[in-house]
Amino acid sequence: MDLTSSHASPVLTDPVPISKSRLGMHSGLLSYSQQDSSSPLSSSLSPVKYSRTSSRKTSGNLDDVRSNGWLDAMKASSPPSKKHPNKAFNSHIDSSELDYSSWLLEYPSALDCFEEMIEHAKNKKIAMFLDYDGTLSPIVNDPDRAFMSEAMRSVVRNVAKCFPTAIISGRSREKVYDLVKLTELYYAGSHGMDIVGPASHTLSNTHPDCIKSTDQQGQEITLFQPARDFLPLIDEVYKRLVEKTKDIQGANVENHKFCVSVHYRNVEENNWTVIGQIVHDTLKDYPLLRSTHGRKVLDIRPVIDWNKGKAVEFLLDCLGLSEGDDDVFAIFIGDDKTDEDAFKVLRERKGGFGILVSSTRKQSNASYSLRDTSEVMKFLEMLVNWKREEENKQQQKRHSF
Ligand SMILES: O=P(O)(O)OC[C@H]1O[C@H](O[C@H]2O[C@H](CO)[C@@H](O)[C@H](O)[C@H]2O)[C@H](O)[C@@H](O)[C@@H]1O
Repeated sequence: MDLTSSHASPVLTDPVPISKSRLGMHSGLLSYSQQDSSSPLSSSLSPVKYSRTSSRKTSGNLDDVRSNGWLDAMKASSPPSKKHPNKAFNSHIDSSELDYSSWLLEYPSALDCFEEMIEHAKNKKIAMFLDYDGTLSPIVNDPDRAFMSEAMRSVVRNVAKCFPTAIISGRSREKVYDLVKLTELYYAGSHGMDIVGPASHTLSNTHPDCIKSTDQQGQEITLFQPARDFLPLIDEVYKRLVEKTKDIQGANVENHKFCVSVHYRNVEENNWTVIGQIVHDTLKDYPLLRSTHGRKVLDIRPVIDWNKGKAVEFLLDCLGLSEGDDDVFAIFIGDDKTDEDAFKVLRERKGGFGILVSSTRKQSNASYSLRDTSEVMKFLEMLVNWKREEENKQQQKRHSF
């Protein structure tokens, strides 16, 4: 990416004047207009909200974290799906189950509504987008052990044989590939900031952040890395966060190449504010980075106008599926706040829908829901079976002529 160029780039120009000396970058490209409204954390931690002078004055005061309301967000992220008896009715009816059932009226189960849903996709080209953690693999305490089952792998492989399929993850592209291990798919790592898509000569010739390349099998591919210039900054902040959190038991910082994850799932709850404050204070020195909130994780990422939604649009473009929207039906399955950007794109685009994986009530841009990874697997199986039946029907039709 040419940070001094004037052609279209996902790096937005921000009117807030900040020092550009750190990266020696051109003034017009360093800042950002805050886009991620989904996260209370990101809005409170955003460098945009703090002028450089005022932010320097607010030093490590835990009240920052509490009063900005994002301690609540930390607590609320990834709530366990606990069942508790409904005391009000003095019965064994589980109130969280009742809650969930009423929520399902708004976000119907993609399994129960499969026929209705698939009706919209009939005679269209389906494109499948999948998140990884919490969607293809259950949430576990150790991010390095978030394996997907062989059964899930096999279903995802079948899906990819039927439809163009991509995994869009918050993890680095390499890490998510190591976990998925399927060559039949396209991968977008670092929340879509590192994409390997099918060869698109139009895109790689015209898009400033696209490179034509070849994969290990010698196949031509399109590589898209809009945040490449942020690599040294990401490395630096990663090292600082590792250092600053090293004495907090359970804290875990992951380097995902174009973003950094600070996990607090295994940290004692009364230390969450400390984690939040560390991230908050560290980001004051990095106005080119912002944070978003995932499931018991704070993700630090470049302030570029790029997210999973943009990655979906980009991949549809690569696949030659972005024109003639009416012929294309895109499905995105995800469980996290960062997946909301993709759900929103599909909602606005109309040719497709988002499916939220959740066992608790959540406000979402998705249209349907699935309860957990086992339901995701069932849904994917249904989709593959449906496609095979459709193909059989077509074949029979052809033979009968
Ligand atoms: O976009 P995703 O593929 O869903 O990635 C989002 C984050 O996933 C990982 O963390 C989450 O899953 C872990 C393993 O189950 C869990 O321990 C953690 O609490 C979750 O937040 C990954 O480690 C993060 O870097 C990603 O941002």
